[in-house]
This record gives sequence, C-alpha cells and structure tokens, in this order.
Amino acid sequence: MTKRGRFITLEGGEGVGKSTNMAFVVASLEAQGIEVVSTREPGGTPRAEAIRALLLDPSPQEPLHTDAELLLMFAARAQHLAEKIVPALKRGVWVVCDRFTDATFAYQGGGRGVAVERIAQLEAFVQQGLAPDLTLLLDMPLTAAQARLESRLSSQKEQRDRFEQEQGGFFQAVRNAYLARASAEPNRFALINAHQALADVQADIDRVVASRVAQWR
Ligand SMILES: Nc1ncnc2c1ncn2[C@@H]1O[C@H](COP(=O)(O)OP(=O)(O)O)[C@@H](O)[C@H]1O
Ligand SMILES: Cc1cn([C@H]2C[C@H](O)[C@@H](COP(=O)(O)OP(=O)(O)O)O2)c(=O)[nH]c1=O
Repeated sequence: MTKRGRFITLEGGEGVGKSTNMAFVVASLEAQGIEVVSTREPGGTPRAEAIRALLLDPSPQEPLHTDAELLLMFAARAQHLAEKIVPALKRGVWVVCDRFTDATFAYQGGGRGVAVERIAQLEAFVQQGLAPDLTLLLDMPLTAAQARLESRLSSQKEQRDRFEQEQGGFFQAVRNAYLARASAEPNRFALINAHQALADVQADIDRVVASRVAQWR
C-alpha cells in the first residue's frame, strides 16, 4: 500500500481522557489545514460497530470465550482497515483513532493472558505491515482513572460495559502491558502523564504532535 496520510492512535486504560483528547488532537491538526478522519476501535464502520456491540454487551447469559473476543477484535479491525483507514491514508488524509492494536496487546494480552505471539500473528495477517506512525499513551494511576470513570458513568447514567465490569487486577495488568509496549517502542510511542489538569495534558500532547508534524512535513 502506498500510504500518504499519517496514522495517529490514542491509547490508555478506562477513564484516562482518550475521548476528551481525541477531539483536541483532531481540532489542532485541522487548524493546521490537515484533513483528518477521526475514528475508534472496536468499531469505526457500521459493520465494525455491530461487532463492537457484541464485544461490549455485558449480558450474563453466555460468556464470551477469550479466543472469540480476540478474533472479534481483529475481525472488526480488518473491516475498519479495509473500509475506512486504508482508503483515507491512500488519499493522503490523516487518521486519528481512539485505540488500535496496542489495546489488543494490553487487554487481550495483559488483561486476559493471551500469548503475545498469537496476537502478533493476527496483527501481521490483518495489518500487512501497517502500523501507527505515532501512539499517544495516556497514563495515570488506576484509582484516579476509576474515579473519573465513576463520575462519567453516574452523570451520563451509562451502564458498565463488559470490560468496565472487570476488577482492579485486570486493569493493572492492562496498564503494565501498555507501559511495557511503550518502553519497547520509544520512537512510536509518546507517554503522556494524564494525571494533570486537562490544560496541562493538552499542552504536553500539543508539544508532541507539533514536533512530529514538523518532522513529517
Ligand atoms: N485531565 C483531566 N482532568 C479531569 N477530568 C478529566 C480530564 N480528562 C478527562 N476528564 C474527564 O474524565 C472522564 C473520562 O474521560 P474520557 O475522555 O471519557 O476518557 P476515556 O475516553 O479515556 O475513557 C470524563 O468525564 C472527562 O470529562
Ligand atoms: C480496540 C480494543 C478495545 N478493547 C476494549 C477496551 C475498552 O474497554 C473497550 C471499548 O473501548 P472504548 O470505548 O475506547 O473504552 P473507554 O472509552 O471506556 O475507555 O474495548 C479491547 O479489549 N481490545 C481492543 O483491541
């Protein structure tokens, strides 16, 4: 694939501020005259969003097998890549995505205990070498992120999804797996301290994105 646009992903645990800062990243790129597609995983296209609904459904009637969860994540990703991400990048449009395959390594790998090699095989099969150019990892202590999530859930009267119903040990393993990936690939990842006032988080994000944009242009 001849890729002309840039691919930026936002990652981190629940409640660290990914959705809030996605909007900020997209607005700041657009202000520089860059055409951007903003999207999310699992989901991003109608069929991939249907797979998302299966993945997040907390219905207690039938547990979702770990292998089925892993394959559904990659099924949604294959659809999303084919229908939205790859066509945009080929046109020269930049893609900003709320979570991508690092989330699979963190949640299915760290959280569920799936072997890294198995995830890496599916990554190679589905992505054919495509990877983000920059990944902003928003990181903060679990207790503080949980408090933010609680207030969002209660103010918007949302029900907890299947992942949000997991216990503390799961989220600690997710966080550790993300941090391990960031230290293994320091050029792609930017580690952002999300446990600051929003203005300070955004100043840090702005610095990272501005320096990458200058490097790429
Ligand atoms: N830096 C911050 N300081 C305080 N609250 C924040 C900050 N960033 C986000 N929030 C709030 O925390 C909650 C979770 O943020 P959200 O962007 O939905 O996180 P995520 O998408 O990572 O789950 C929201 O209510 C949001 O307004
Ligand atoms: C993309 C992806 C998401 N997930 C999980 C993480 C989230 O709990 C859930 C839905 O993602 P998301 O809506 O981004 O979560 P939130 O905004 O609550 O932080 O899907 C995986 O387990 N593996 C993956 O590959």
